[in-house]
Amino acid sequence: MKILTAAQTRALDQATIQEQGITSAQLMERAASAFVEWLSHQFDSNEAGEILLLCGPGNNGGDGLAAARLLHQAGYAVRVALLPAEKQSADWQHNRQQLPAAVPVAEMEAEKLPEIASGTLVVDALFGTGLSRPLEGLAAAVVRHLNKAQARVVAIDLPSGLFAEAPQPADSAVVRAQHTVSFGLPKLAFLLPQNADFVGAWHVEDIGLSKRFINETATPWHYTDAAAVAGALPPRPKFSHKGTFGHALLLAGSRGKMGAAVLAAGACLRGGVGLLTAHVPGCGYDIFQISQPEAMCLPDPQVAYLSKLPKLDAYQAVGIGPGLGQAEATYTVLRKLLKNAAKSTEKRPTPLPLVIDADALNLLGSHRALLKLLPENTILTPHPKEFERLTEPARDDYHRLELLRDFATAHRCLVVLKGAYTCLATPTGELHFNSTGNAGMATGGSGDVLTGVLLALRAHAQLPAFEAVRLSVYAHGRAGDLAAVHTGQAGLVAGDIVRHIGPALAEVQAQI
Ligand SMILES: NC(=O)C1=CN([C@@H]2O[C@H](COP(=O)(O)OP(=O)(O)OC[C@H]3O[C@@H](n4cnc5c(N)ncnc54)[C@H](OP(=O)(O)O)[C@@H]3O)[C@@H](O)[C@H]2O)[C@H](O)CC1
Ligand SMILES: [K+]
Repeated sequence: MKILTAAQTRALDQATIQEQGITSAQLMERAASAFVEWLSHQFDSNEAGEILLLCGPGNNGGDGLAAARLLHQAGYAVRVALLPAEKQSADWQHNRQQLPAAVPVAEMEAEKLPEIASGTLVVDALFGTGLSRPLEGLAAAVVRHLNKAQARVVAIDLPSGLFAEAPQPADSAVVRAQHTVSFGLPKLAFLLPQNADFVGAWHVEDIGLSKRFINETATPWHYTDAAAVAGALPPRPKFSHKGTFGHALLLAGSRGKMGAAVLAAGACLRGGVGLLTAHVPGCGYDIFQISQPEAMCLPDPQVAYLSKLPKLDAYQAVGIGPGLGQAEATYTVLRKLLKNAAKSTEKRPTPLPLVIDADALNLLGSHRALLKLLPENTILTPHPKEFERLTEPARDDYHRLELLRDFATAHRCLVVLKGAYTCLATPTGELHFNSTGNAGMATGGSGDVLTGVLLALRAHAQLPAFEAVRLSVYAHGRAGDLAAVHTGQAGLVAGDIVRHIGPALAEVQAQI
């Protein structure tokens, strides 16, 4: 699913109006009906009580006025508070005229802000995508007044005061909504942690916007939903054998951190790899062999950490990092791996696919000269702190996305920035936000599991790099969601994610 800017969204509205031969008031009616449908599913008229709709002067306010009429007609008690302005949009005026006289309407003033008793259901229809500057004066006072009340707040399209795709100055007034109900496509602002307290839970309602326009409009931002990965995993041919799905090599573990190697290996096996060999420090040999009997194991001559790079000829992908530690000898292993993976051979004309995680990322961060050795299409999986060590501290979440995009294009690699909406940056500068996963996955070992899935799908001969990474991230989150059904979020551990990778991949397997 694409994510568009506010300006593109306005153009999308116009394209829809022209293509479908409807008026802008009819499109507004669709938006208001979709909103009212969502609201009435959520709250019946008893639960809702008297609903207060705060309406601004533009089309967001117009949506609010239309919603007030539809809610009144559906038997809800409503009252409307209008934000005074010099001019109102044409569709606002149309919906103001359509509002039944039985609906109480008041104009807000600085000294006469609407009373909002604790628990009141408030619809925020002050500003949406037309916000052109931070709120101040009366508008800011209304928002602060609302945020102080113990109200239940549902925002139409965007919480008022929030820009759709840019940061607002610190301390500016922004509505804190429990729910945001938007139309057609999600907005970039919904996906960033710094906006979580404003946006609340967000929902996107279909209002029949022009598919042609969406298809033809270029954007760097994408949202990976179920439709984006449906059928992405090729079916396993009947006459396949273990060689068909690749042989992966995992370099992982150090004394006290063998669990990370075991988890990554388990995830790689559950991710459908044909064969897996793990290279582990001497102290981890028994641990690994006993915990992962399906994998092969090469012990390093060093007891506590990795010091040697095995020959790479037999492998279709290599993962390095989980539980690795940062010993000097291990840094040498990483440098050698980057150099050898980049070399083309007769059997392998393109670089050997690599997945770099955890301490291997920290080694890259502390030896940045290694970055120029990264083979094309290498996958890096930092969390925000690890990413900062590779680049610089970000001013805010929007700046972090810029740094992410710049890093992926400069180094021609795929960077998976882990978080609630894990963001995959591609060498061409696209950003793909993942839709699956839950807060239960914020637990030790989750990242090691992701590395294992990535390794399996990168070793898969039929999956190009981008598809393999997008699918891995989606399936990892989905496995976490399936696991949480049984464990709850608090009870979820990384091993539960491993056990649900198979069912998650089965969901996205192509049917023939
Ligand atoms: N497809 C859809 O998504 C649909 C969306 N709809 C709704 O329309 C709004 C966007 O409507 P628009 O009229 O473009 O914009 P707003 O309602 O957000 O606000 C514009 C007016 O607000 C003034 N403004 C802007 N910033 C401020 C500010 N900081 N303080 C005070 N006033 C402000 C602006 O004035 P200007 O001076 O900037 O010109 C306008 O008067 C979208 O969000 C949806 O809710 C449609 O219903 C159709 C489908
Ligand atoms: K709003």
